[in-house]
Amino acid sequence: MAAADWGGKADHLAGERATAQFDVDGMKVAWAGSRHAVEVADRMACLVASDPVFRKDTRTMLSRKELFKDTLKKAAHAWKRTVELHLTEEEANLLRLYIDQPGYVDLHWVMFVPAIKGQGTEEQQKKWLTMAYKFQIIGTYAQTELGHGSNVQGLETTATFDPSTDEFIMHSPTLTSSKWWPGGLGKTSTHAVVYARLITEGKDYGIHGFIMQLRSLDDHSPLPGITIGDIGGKFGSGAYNSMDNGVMRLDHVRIPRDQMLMRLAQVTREGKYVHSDVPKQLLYGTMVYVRQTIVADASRALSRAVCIAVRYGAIRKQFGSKAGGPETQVLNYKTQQSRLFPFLASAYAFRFVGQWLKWLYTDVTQKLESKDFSTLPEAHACTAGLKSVTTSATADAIEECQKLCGGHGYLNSSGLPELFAVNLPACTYEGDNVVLLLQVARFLMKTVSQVASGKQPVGTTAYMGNIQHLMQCKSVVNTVEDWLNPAAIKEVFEARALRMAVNCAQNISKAPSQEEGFSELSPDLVEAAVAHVQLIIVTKFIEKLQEDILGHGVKEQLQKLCGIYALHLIHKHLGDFLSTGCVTARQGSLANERLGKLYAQVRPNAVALVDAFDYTDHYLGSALGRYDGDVYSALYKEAWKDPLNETVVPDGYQEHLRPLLKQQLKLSRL
Ligand SMILES: CCCCCCCCCC/C=C\CCCCCCC/C=C/C(=O)SCCNC(=O)CCNC(=O)[C@H](O)C(C)(C)COP(=O)(O)OP(=O)(O)OC[C@H]1O[C@@H](n2cnc3c(N)ncnc32)[C@H](O)[C@@H]1OP(=O)(O)O
Ligand SMILES: Cc1cc2nc3c(=O)[nH]c(=O)nc-3n(C[C@H](O)[C@H](O)[C@H](O)COP(=O)(O)OP(=O)(O)OC[C@H]3O[C@@H](n4cnc5c(N)ncnc54)[C@H](O)[C@@H]3O)c2cc1C
Repeated sequence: MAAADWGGKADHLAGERATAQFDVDGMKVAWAGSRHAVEVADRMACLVASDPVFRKDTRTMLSRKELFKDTLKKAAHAWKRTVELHLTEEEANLLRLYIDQPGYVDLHWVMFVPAIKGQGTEEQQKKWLTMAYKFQIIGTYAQTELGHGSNVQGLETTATFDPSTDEFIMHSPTLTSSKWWPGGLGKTSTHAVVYARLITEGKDYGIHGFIMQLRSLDDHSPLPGITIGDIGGKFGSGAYNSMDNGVMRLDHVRIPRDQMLMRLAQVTREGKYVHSDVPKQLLYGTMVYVRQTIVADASRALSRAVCIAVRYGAIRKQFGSKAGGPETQVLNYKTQQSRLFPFLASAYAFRFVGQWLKWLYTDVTQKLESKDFSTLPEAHACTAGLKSVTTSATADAIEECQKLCGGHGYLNSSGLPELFAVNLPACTYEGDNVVLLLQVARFLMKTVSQVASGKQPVGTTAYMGNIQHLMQCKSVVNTVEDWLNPAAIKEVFEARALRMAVNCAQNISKAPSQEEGFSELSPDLVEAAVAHVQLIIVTKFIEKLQEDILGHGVKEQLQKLCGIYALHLIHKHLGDFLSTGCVTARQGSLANERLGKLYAQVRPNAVALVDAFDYTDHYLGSALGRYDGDVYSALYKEAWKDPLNETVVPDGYQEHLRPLLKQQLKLSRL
């Protein structure tokens, strides 16, 4: 794919590609999940790259208004192409992804539609989804308020049932109850699922979802009683500013009773509140769904940054050998490798754990349909934990990739500033990462106490059942090679995670109350949660390697990457491993030695390993990450597109620069 995109020009990276020791096509399949997935992704990426409407090379130079209009244009064109080409849901999602411009359509498809699917009755789904699927209405997910985001139970918007008219009265009683942040709300959405406190017969039943029409379908003006607008510019140029995150206040707006999403609970014609026999946590189901998709987004964003930094690192040269030989590719510096290759390994690790999480989510959804709610807590903990760990690591890594590319990485034309700015908020939206890790910790503390009372844990906490062994085992690693053994790696990760969780549980039990203990220990709990989540990622990578993986050398490369992922974590969190007694200082340094050898083995494959992500130059959007490696011509060309270069003498010269220079000149002659 990328080769076609490159169009036969000189390949400055050909030498790098020639050193690869594996079949890149085979790796593309392992990355994408199947041959079919590679093929569909290629087709959709090409469709986007070849369509001038989807150009994005001057996006960071547009004003907010221009950018927003450009987003509307792209979204409408994408829909037109979807209909004309009869794209399947899979194809349409990929089309949206490769357009690569956050916009109202994300909220419509990723949150509004799933919220109605998950929380609406069959009748409600039939009515609203029929319109949503045809884009006759545009929806958003209006949960967060000016005063509360993390604490969903603290939301203030009210939905008071009026039995005299069979309606709910939707109201924002305070400034802090203004809806604040929903994407697409500001200027685009015609409808929203609005979360509000349900009040009936004088009693507050807490947060529930309601479908509200916000704007006229004739002229797009807000309906009576609704004040609505955009919340203002956000971090970075271009980036998330294409999205109209909005503010909304409601002044006693009436909606029919049947617009309350009634799958989980109902209000009868008389105003009686009736709860279904499903757990009330299903109200949070849309967030579980989206958190799962965000893990896949994180691996994609990270792999884009790594692709840029690896290709550029192979082109960029600084300093020669002392003997006056050729200059060194910066990718050959060991420091560059030790900073960059863990990100390369993490991109693959997050990709595979994301594929597993998608499976887990599908499995849980099927169980929920047959009223088996037993796996819901684990699904919540896994999605919350993996969303946190992968998005935090990705944001940090993109920032580091900018530094790995030196000065040129700081230019918009490197693609990295926008990539960072678009992915940074993933650490906050769909749940602040620390708040979510505390949810994981809560789940772990429950599991530890269940284990103590003899219950056998299952799923991702099954390892905790092996408590006798894991609390006292010592790693058997004795040589550098021993760190190649997946069982040895898994054991130390399990022991570290369990010991950190048990330490927390023991310390909490010494506190005056469970709540006080949890609060006091929260920094440690967050670390215990991270250890558990990292264990999941390492385990799923190891399990991936047990599958049939086709293609010459593909499995061998993945084994190396898996080793790098696990060992760099041991190196980075050595304090945890030492303090819990899972490894000795000597074993820690053997792990580091092994890591250095793995970096050297990956080096000749690095460019091919990022080629396997199969990104077009259009999607990558980077002068530094071009497939052909023609970096300097691209940087040079991009510079001239800047509006400042539209004139040789800049605007403002006559008013500000000329008088200054003239005056200084006159003074110097005095
Ligand atoms: C123009 C062209 C366009 C092209 C575009 C291309 C773009 C590129 C492609 C991009 C692709 C995709 C884009 C993705 C789009 C993403 C957009 C994101 C937009 C953002 C949206 C949002 O942010 S929506 C708002 C999200 N808000 C939150 O997440 C709030 C976080 N807070 C909470 O979840 C809860 O309040 C919290 C869990 C923290 C606490 O809740 P509370 O009720 O107080 O609960 P507790 O008392 O702690 O717990 C009670 C029990 O409930 C359990 N529990 C909690 N949550 C859940 C859950 N979700 N599921 C199941 N169970 C849950 C908890 O564990 C407790 O259980 P226990 O047994 O009692 O212990
Ligand atoms: C780009 C973007 C898009 C968004 N899109 C939407 C959308 O479409 N719809 C929607 O409804 N919302 C949306 N949001 C809102 C988002 O979901 C919230 O911002 C998010 O849930 C975090 O909540 P908060 O802003 O209230 O953070 P706060 O909870 O105020 O966090 C502030 C700080 O307090 C800490 N903190 C909070 N609680 C605790 C605790 N219990 N223990 C320890 N530390 C704590 C956090 O770690 C953080 O450091 C969006 C946000 C962004 C940035």
